[in-house]
Amino acid sequence: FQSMHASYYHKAHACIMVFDVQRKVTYKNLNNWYKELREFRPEIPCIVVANKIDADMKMTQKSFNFARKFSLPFYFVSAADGTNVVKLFNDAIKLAVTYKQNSGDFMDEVMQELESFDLEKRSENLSDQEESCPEEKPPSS
Ligand SMILES: Nc1nc2c(ncn2[C@@H]2O[C@H](COP(=O)(O)OP(=O)(O)OP(=O)(O)O)[C@@H](O)[C@H]2O)c(=O)[nH]1
Repeated sequence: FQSMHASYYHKAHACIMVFDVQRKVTYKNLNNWYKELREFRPEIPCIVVANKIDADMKMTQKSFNFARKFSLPFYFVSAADGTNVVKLFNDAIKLAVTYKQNSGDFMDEVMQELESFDLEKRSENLSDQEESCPEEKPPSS
């Protein structure tokens, strides 16, 4: 398990955690990834994905308890044949948008304040420029 740079978590509104059903270590590592995620983004929606089910269909009969333990949505996916890929991303996007609109996440609120502050400043600058434009003088005859 290698941790990710903090910038990957910055302003994230959802997370998809993928493991490989053919490599048990990737499932075990979910614990570490999830712990790290929650240090940076305590509240964002997180989806757990078991990938490569095309390579081993009987894995879909197994119960993977990690998602249940943390009450996270769980999908069996195959990136190779496309099973559940569109559904996964649609659901992730919906969760992200809902989170962004409703979250009381402190950092999100700070970011929203900064963004609107920035816009206000920009429109002030624009009107400053308008005002500072010298009035056109009538041509002197
Ligand atoms: N059979 C099968 N193979 C897959 C699937 N998804 C990815 N692979 C294969 O798994 C290997 C690793 O895929 P990557 O996309 O590199 O996965 P990654 O997590 O970015 O891996 P790293 O680059 O090692 O971090 C490649 O050979 C892919 O072709 C899948 O759904 N089914």
